[in-house]
Amino acid sequence: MRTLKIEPLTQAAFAPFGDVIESQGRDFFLINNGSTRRYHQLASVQTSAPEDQAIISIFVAQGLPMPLTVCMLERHPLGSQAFMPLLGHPFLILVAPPGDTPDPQQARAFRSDGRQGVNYHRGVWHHPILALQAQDEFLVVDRRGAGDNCDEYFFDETQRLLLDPNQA
Ligand SMILES: NC(=O)N[C@@H](O)C(=O)O
Ligand code: NI
Repeated sequence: MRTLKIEPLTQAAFAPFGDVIESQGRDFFLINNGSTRRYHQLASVQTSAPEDQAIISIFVAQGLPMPLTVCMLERHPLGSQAFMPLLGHPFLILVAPPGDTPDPQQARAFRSDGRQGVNYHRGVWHHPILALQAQDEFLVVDRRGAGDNCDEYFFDETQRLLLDPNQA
């Protein structure tokens, strides 16, 4: 079983999968009479139909036992999905490029420093939220609308991956 190398989350490395939502090192302009920096449009919400809505939710996520044997990935073909940590804790991101099924050989893992969020683009395969705390909270911005917007794919035993946050 392949152990995923956990990479630092950077805009460039994550670009094939979506956007990194962060202020560190990013452009901004001043608003509110100079008292506020606006880090403008770090990501956009992708939807599919005119009547679709972008909605905002909070996920209170339980951390899964680690190391984790990764048995499945999911995707949202009709819209993007963004996660922003609310409590400043690092969390893990596991993604694979869009395609009819996820290619486990192309799966990649990243670690957010707790001040970074991600916006999965439409159709990008990803693991459900991977908190590293016993419980953690995330602001989630994604698409609400008609149709089935969550495809799950379960790996066979030969395709499964190992995710170990304590990897050397
Ligand atoms: N199902 C759901 O809303 N959450 C997942 O999409 C996820 O990525 O955590
Ligand atoms: Ni999802």
